[in-house]
Amino acid sequence: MAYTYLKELVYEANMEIPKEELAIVTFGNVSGIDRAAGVIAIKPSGVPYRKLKVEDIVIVDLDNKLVEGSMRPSSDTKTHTLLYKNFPTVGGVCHTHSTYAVAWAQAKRAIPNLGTTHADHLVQPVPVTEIMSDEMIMNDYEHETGNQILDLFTKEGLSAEEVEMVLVACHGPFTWGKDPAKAVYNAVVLEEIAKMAYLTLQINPECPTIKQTLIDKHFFRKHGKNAYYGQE
Ligand SMILES: O=C(CO)[C@@H](O)[C@H](O)COP(=O)(O)O
Repeated sequence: MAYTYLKELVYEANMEIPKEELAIVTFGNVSGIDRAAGVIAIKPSGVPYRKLKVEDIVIVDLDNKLVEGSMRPSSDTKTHTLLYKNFPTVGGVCHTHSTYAVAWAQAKRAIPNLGTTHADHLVQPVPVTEIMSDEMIMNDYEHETGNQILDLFTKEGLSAEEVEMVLVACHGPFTWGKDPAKAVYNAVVLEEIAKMAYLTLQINPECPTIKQTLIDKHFFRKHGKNAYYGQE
């Protein structure tokens, strides 16, 4: 079996999805990249997590051509490869259907930064993409999903190193990181802040805006060159 190391890494990361209760049955997928080889490893399409094996993990190149594997790669593969091509520091991508993050994505609402849990990970709201046209959906939905994410990051001046999560409107969350494990970690964080923001706005729809100084204090002590905490 070639690409064993990458397949094992991606298998382990995929198995965190049901363990962390981020998705049920076959929903979602995680991938990882070997940039030197120009390939990614990704979950096969339609395989339940409880049946997934290391050897089922599929290898494709960055043009989505099958390199190794007996199963079809995830239907979201084109979104993953587009992110890798355009975000050169990303080593892993995760897509889940976690309940609260999906609810915000379906409502087409960015998740506002309401408190320090969010601010520990992100200064900005968690951004949400635009709704796609019928033509985009019919033409190449998964590729266009990637394009929508890239367009949003360009339009809002966001960097993939600072913002490692996004909501795709009417669909769900995509997260990424330096490796597949960090991409899943970010999916866990996203689900928790999505839940907290939802509950906060239920209790008080007019809840006070968090001060920028408090956001900055929390974010910058953990991130960037002046960070004095170790990264997670
Ligand atoms: O977003 C979707 C479908 O809406 C996918 O994430 C599925 O939940 C899993 O698809 P495969 O990876 O099994 O093709």
